[in-house]
Amino acid sequence: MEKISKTILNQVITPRNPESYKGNYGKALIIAGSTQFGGAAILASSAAVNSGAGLVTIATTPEKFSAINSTIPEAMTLDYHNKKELLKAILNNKVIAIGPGLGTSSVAIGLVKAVLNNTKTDQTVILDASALTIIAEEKIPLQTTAHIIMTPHQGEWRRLSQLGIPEQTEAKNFEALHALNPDAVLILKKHGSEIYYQDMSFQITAGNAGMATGGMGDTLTGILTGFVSQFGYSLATIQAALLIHSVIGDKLYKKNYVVLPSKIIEKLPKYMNEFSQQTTNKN
Ligand SMILES: NC(=O)C1=CN([C@@H]2O[C@H](COP(=O)(O)OP(=O)(O)OC[C@H]3O[C@@H](n4cnc5c(N)ncnc54)[C@H](O)[C@@H]3O)[C@@H](O)[C@H]2O)[C@@H](O)CC1
Ligand SMILES: Nc1ncnc2c1ncn2[C@@H]1O[C@H](COP(=O)(O)OP(=O)(O)O)[C@@H](O)[C@H]1O
Ligand SMILES: [Mg+2]
Repeated sequence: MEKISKTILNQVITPRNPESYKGNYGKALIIAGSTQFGGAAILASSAAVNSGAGLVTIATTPEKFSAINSTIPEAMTLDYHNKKELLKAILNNKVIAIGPGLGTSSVAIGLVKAVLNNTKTDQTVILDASALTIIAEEKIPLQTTAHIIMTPHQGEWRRLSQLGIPEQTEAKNFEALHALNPDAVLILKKHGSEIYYQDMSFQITAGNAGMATGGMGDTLTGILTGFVSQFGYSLATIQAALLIHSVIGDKLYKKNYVVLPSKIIEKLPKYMNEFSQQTTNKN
């Protein structure tokens, strides 16, 4: 398994074209949140906004609109119970992330099916948290032709792969991933998170126990959304998104016993600027 080098950050995060506008940085739809889990939707969408997605729409339950609008005024809101509007948004966004705080209600199951049934080749679907639990429990096939990125923690991967945590070896993870969808990317979240794609596997050597805080994975989903929206779907983009989350986490951990997801989100623009400048200096 190859270790992901920090140089990937300088390669992926490049200075912005002065003549660009929000349309150049991708439209993203995040389907997240429920009565019980509003915070997950807020963290995922503010991570997407702060990591540079051009335009972010958050589809959630209307009772969370005012909290979302007051915390992340940059994001637009959509009621995910409105099937017609939701379908329009699924068709019109380049990146669709689904799952953080969604819960496993019948509405949530319908949302996961709507995404998998209506996305196409030029789109990316990021499946996290409750979306993965639903896919495992309802045995929903990953049939979309869109790029798929799954981000389970070891417990979610156990549900999806039927592999107990001690059985989650490199060889068995490949086998289980290919049985689910041979072209999907798996990000297996743990201490030293791993990426599996086709016959390749990678690991980050960043991240710390201060990051063991609720909402940390929801934040990673938002960063992946922001990165794929603006830098495009590629293995390098995915590696950079996974790495920057933990690299910022490590910088904060030097002076903080606990690393809050919202603090990582706050630092994204500053560190992305630093990594983009390092590219300029090298050239
Ligand atoms: N502020 C919020 O609104 C939050 C909402 N959340 C949402 O809560 C819902 C349930 O997600 P959870 O992940 O809490 O619960 P899950 O039930 O999906 O997963 C937890 C289970 O996985 C096991 N597990 C094994 N290895 C693990 C690992 N490395 N990391 C985490 N768990 C591991 C645990 O022991 C436990 O049995 C999701 O929709 C999630 O997005 C969480 O993200 C926490 C924050
Ligand atoms: N001890 C640890 N070392 C490194 N990274 C960790 C550690 N604990 C948690 N993380 C990271 O925090 C994130 C937790 O994701 P997840 O369990 O989905 O959180 P949540 O669902 O609460 O948002 C993952 O990216 C994981 O790698
Ligand atoms: Mg999670």
